[in-house]
Amino acid sequence: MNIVNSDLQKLQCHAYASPIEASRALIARMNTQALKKTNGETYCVALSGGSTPDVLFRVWADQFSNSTPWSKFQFFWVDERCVPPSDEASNYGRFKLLLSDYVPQLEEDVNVFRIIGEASPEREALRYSKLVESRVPQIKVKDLNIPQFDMVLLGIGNEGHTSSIFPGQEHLLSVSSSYLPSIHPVTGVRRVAMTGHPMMKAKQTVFLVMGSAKAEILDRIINLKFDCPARRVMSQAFSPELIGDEKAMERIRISIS
Ligand SMILES: O=C1O[C@H](COP(=O)(O)O)[C@@H](O)[C@H](O)[C@H]1O
Repeated sequence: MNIVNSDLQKLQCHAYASPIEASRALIARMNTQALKKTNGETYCVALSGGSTPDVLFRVWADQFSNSTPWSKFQFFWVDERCVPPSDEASNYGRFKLLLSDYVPQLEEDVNVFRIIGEASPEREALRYSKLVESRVPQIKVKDLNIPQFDMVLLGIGNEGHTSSIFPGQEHLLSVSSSYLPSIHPVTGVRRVAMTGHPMMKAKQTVFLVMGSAKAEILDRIINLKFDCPARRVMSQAFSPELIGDEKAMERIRISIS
């Protein structure tokens, strides 16, 4: 399904009956694409955090751990809160708790590359940018070398943020660094965020939305054209997609052909 008559017409939308069905479809797609990598090439995925990917991680561990070609994957993060992995707010911590602790083939610094939330965000943004740029194939766009992930998996916050780029921080969408420090405007918690170019130049920029709690922000972004970081990425990405369950996507049906 595509949105018609809109700056979002490139956005592909896929609604599934449940979060589990949406997760299964997404994992199956990543596995198929990863299996096509040959000659030592790997499938580079950048994961988001918050609570939305929990179901994806659970389904991956429970239903796909034996069929996933783990050695073909490299996992990175879109963003991280400046807390240690043991903190329940840690984006990497959720992945470890729900997925990588159950999969012996997933090893930190081998095929799992976390943003170190307990480090200084300025230094970590620089270190992580260099790490990503050294491991993910780059494409040249004008005079910039941009890491091009096979898939960047994004979430949408209820006020329209994506990665850790909040409304009012849109300048982070057009900077040349791959990652920069950011800050939550309400809690003041510091973060490290993927910036606009790697999000938008990915081979696939996928927004994952699950549950009725996301229906309102999707309604605002898609039907009411609410200008926020998530909408800007949706409208400017090379290959944007919205994948979710029917509850999250129920209010946008009217805009979809
Ligand atoms: O703070 C964050 O929020 C967004 C959305 O999270 P959710 O809990 O509403 O799913 C997430 O995409 C991002 O990675 C995270 O740091």
